[in-house]
Amino acid sequence: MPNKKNNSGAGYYKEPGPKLDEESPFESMMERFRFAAEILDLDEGMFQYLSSPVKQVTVSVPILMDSGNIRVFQGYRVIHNNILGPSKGGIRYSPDVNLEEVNALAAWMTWKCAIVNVPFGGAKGGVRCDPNELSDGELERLTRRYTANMLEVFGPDRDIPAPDMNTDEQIMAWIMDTYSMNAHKTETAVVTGKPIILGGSYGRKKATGRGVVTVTLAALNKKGILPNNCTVAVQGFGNVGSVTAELMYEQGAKVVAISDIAGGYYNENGIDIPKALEYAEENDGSLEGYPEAEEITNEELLQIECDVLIPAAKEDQINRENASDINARIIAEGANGPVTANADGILESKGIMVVPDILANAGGVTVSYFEWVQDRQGYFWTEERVNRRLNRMMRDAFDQLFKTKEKYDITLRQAAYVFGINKVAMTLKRRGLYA
Ligand SMILES: NC(=O)C1=CN([C@@H]2O[C@H](COP(=O)(O)OP(=O)(O)OC[C@H]3O[C@@H](n4cnc5c(N)ncnc54)[C@H](OP(=O)(O)O)[C@@H]3O)[C@@H](O)[C@H]2O)C=CC1
Ligand SMILES: O=C(O)CCC(=O)C(=O)O
Repeated sequence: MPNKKNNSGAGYYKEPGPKLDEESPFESMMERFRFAAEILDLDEGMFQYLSSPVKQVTVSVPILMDSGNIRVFQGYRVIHNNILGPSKGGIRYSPDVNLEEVNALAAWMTWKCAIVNVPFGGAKGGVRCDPNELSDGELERLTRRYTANMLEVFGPDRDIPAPDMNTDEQIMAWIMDTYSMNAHKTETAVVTGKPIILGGSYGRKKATGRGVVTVTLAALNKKGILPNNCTVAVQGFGNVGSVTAELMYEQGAKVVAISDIAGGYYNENGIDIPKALEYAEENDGSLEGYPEAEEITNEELLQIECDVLIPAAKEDQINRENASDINARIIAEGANGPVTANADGILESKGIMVVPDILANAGGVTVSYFEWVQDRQGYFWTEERVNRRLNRMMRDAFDQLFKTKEKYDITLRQAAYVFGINKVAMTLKRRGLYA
């Protein structure tokens, strides 16, 4: 590898060598970035450009609590790159959110948008809070104040948020309304994942899970496994996990395990997913106490022998500590960053095909793109049209990455980074910003 890259000075470049000491989403992203940069022979300037976020914004979000006291929360928005178009990415509410995590998530959005060929750059945001501890009123005030503090960042041509962990269409509606009040006009295209009545798109709610299923079916096909003859375990039963489980069940797959933060549920004969969805609906979104299955831990769920394991909860679930215990033939990453870079080699040596997050969960941003297009045109599509176009774009992206994998004889994850980074680098060169 050319040593010139070591002279970068900004500390991003590191010779590939011993594996990472710590599990950090940003370091995991960079480890894979470095690998792709070598294959693409990126020079130092391009390496620096593509690995440095364009903008990192941290805001204090003061809220009047129901108790009458003021509490101040930390909010973040990182625009990693906007070469392909306005930046795009979700906003999460979680007690663990921090700038480093948001940096990684924003970079993943850049490569993801490039892979599915939507004209967006990558961004991500978050507010460090526990939404379960907030009343509806507090949640609304938090969302509106966070948005007010991000008015110069957001915009339909600048940066367009969407839902992520613990945020939903109501929160998107408040963001849209706050932005519109300040713009003195209704600006639906400033955010996606909105309620249909406010300019949301049919199909967006289920889009991420639907996309996970499209690429999982493609991966099963490569392995010669029929969907109605396969077993599936899904970690996480929120937006992504529950829809993925539901649609795999509809494909005839036997979903043997599901989970949420409180724990997992296993039934070797298959879980009746419509019943589990009903159960969660009646129990405020929780699976706790689900009767028709054996209780297991989330750690045990990851180790179940199955054809497809779908981690759809959060980062760092499969790492160097537990990667050798994974007993799946395919891992389809519904969540962002559920497998650390330290685990990649272990999974590869076990012959497990990993369909990486930046491909597998790209259905969400794909339909967000459709929503943005519909809002800008003021012309709305049927659900059938949305789903048909989504399936085609996900399938095309899978095939494209599979070709890249075969061309370089690398894993599907490595192919995803090579493809995504190359596309952004090529666009940058053609735009002439890199003269
Ligand atoms: N929503 C979207 O469109 C997209 C989401 N993603 C990614 O998918 C992942 C999930 O997002 P989403 O479904 O929207 O989030 P949700 O908040 O809707 O759901 C998260 C789910 O994961 C569970 N969970 C949380 N922590 C743990 C844990 N430690 N162990 C097991 N389960 C846990 C939650 O349980 P509980 O409800 O009990 O807290 C919940 O069931 C995230 O990584 C997100 O970035 C990626 C692309 C698009
Ligand atoms: O729908 C979007 O714009 C972004 C979704 C997202 O945050 C993600 O893909 O991780």
